Amino acid sequence: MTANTSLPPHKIIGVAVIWNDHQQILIDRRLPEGVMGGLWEFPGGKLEPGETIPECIKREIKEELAIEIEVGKHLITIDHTYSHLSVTLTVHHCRLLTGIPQPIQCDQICWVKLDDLDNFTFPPANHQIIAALRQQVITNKQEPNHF
Ligand SMILES: Nc1nc2c([nH]c(=O)n2[C@H]2C[C@H](O)[C@@H](COP(=O)(O)OP(=O)(O)OP(=O)(O)O)O2)c(=O)[nH]1
Ligand SMILES: [Mg+2]
Repeated sequence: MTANTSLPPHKIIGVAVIWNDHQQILIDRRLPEGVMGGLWEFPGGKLEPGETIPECIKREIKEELAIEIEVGKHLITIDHTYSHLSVTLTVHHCRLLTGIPQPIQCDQICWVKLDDLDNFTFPPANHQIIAALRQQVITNKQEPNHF
């Protein structure tokens, strides 16, 4: 056995910051089971072989929420190592095109304003995503225009 066998597996995750027409963002609450159970997150999931990140994001959002989205600009990529898993979160701005989000693979869903994100508990890696979102809105000094 080598030292490397104790490293957690690494996964690339496509993550969506989905905007509606009211400057709100969609967040979902993970199912209660598991290591990060009950925490809120931006919807998304693991990249499958042969997929691009935008393809992964569109597929995951359809599977998890039954909505169609447009995948827009890249926001940030974050590497984070949890005790059980190392993740690369590749985050894109997205826009709701059609459908009403359904909690198919999560506990709850919620549309929130950027200012209200502090009222929800996210995994540690997400603090950088939220900081980047806020920074971008301050820098742009305008309503989000990510497409
Ligand atoms: N989707 C998402 N995952 C996040 C966020 N922050 C964060 O640390 N993660 C972590 C939690 C998970 O370990 C991993 C995402 O995996 P996942 O469980 O959503 O993957 P998946 O949708 O493909 O689910 P599954 O088929 O494996 O059940 O990334 C986030 O904001 N959104
Ligand atoms: Mg997921």
